[in-house]
Amino acid sequence: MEFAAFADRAEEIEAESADTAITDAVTALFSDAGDDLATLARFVQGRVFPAHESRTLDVGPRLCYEAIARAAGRNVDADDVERRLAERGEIGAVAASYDFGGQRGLAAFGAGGDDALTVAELDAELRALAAVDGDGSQGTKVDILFGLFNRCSPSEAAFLARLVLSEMRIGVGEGTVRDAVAVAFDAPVESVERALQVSNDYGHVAEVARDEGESGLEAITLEIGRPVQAMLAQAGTVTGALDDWERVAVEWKYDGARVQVHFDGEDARLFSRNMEEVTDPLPEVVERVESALSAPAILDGEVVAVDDGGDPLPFQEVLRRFRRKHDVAATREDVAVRLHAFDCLHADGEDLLNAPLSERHDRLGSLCAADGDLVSAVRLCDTTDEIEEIETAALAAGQEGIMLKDPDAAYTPGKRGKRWRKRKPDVETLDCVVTGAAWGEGRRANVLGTFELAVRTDGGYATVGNVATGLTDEELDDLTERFEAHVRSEDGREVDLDPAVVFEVGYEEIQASQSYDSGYALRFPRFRSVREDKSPADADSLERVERLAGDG
Ligand SMILES: Nc1ncnc2c1ncn2[C@@H]1O[C@H](COP(=O)(O)OP(=O)(O)OP(=O)(O)O)[C@@H](O)[C@H]1O
Repeated sequence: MEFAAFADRAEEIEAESADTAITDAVTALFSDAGDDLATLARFVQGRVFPAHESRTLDVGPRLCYEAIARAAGRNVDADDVERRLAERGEIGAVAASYDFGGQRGLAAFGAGGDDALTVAELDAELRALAAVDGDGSQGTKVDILFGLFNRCSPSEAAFLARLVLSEMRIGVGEGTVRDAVAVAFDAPVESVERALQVSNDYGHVAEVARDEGESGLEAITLEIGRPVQAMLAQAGTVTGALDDWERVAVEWKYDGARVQVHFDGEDARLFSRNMEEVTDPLPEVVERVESALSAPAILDGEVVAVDDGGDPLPFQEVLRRFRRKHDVAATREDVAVRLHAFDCLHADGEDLLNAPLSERHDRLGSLCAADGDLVSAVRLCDTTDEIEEIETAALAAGQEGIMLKDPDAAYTPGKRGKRWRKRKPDVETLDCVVTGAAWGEGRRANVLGTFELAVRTDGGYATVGNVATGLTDEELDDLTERFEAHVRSEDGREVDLDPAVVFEVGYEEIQASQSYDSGYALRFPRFRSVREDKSPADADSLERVERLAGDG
């Protein structure tokens, strides 16, 4: 196909606004694509290389402006291109506004000609451009681009500029390509979707759908060394997860950066969340994985920067390591990093994407039997108390919080589904009066560990829950000392307190409950601070609780 024909189709697609019309137009393009199918499946999304490849054109805007300026003639420079961009707001429109060589040739009349640029030729030129390296590479890249723009009609120039700068934006997303491949080649959309998830190569999947049909698509498997998109999480609550699933797999949410490990039995390669290779910047992770793993595998995990004592450092420190591709030794001494592996997508020749999380985690454990510390601890929980305990430990260890996962869930690459949830920080807070407490147990037997929370009513106070989460040992010591002066009576571990101190507590939701005087219970309450500036008379009222619960 000539590139001019692609540009025409792209213009038509861009002019459509209805999703179905866009899909129809892309379907027609794929049906007519012939040998260019793989390339066109990438071009419509503004890609030259498949998403799983780290390779890029590495063409910055300025370099592209220079090439456009040179092709536009003697009186134009890159600043001029930039000025037009400021006016028109879009590089395609700017490129189309110049008079390039292509307009003077036969191609200007849509008649093709010897010099007409084809899709295949353009793809080959862009790949050659990506391969240019070393001294003077920028100049060579401008030369190649200049040569291409020079042969372009205005509409070709518009789409070339957009392609080069990854700004295609004709309204074709991943879902459109998936649907168009399915319709064009009469393949089940689920098979196309699955093949895309495991390969991340729209061009390859389109060709297989056309040439080999459903069975060909089903035969596409994960490949060690070819990264897949990471499964993502939604914000969620403990109570929501417990309501939705019988049991919740709870893990720490490590405060680092996502890493996918590909181990072929000998060497490990690492990929970041956007599928860029980060093997070189993380040599100690590579070494550790290579000595720990007993079989070829693809693992998912989080890399965390740690200080000398092994405590986590802010996640920016890991990103710094990711960026420092050179001078690795120096940074390695600067900040140490360690991996917490939490999932296993492939083990010893077997793809595990469809296996339940609990099974994948077991496989992870067996693979890393030689180095159990590599594997993130997961606990199956069915009560808020157990989950609170894990969250307290995670926060005390300096991590971000917790992940709540459905133990039966498959691994769905690239999906931000409901089966993985990250517990969001408490959205609401309430200022409650502390009216009672209980002595702790075990290590905390000498301090008050649980505090009864109440809100104001007309005549006094009504309880809404107990809080035992979110308090450090130091805070518990201080509070125990402070409440001594307010003890009314004691009965076993229970202590009755004068209403004197106000706690600010976060919570997930307020539920009707017969367990407390107020008729309501705070679910998943967490201590935030002592409201030193408030007396019990300033605490929140039952009326407010009713309103927040939706009953007021
Ligand atoms: N045990 C764990 N299981 C899964 N993801 C974890 C875990 N610990 C840390 N994470 C990180 O938490 C993220 C989950 O949140 P989400 O999928 O929304 O990613 P995100 O958009 O990067 O969000 P965030 O900024 O909250 O990390 C993962 O991408 C991963 O990097």
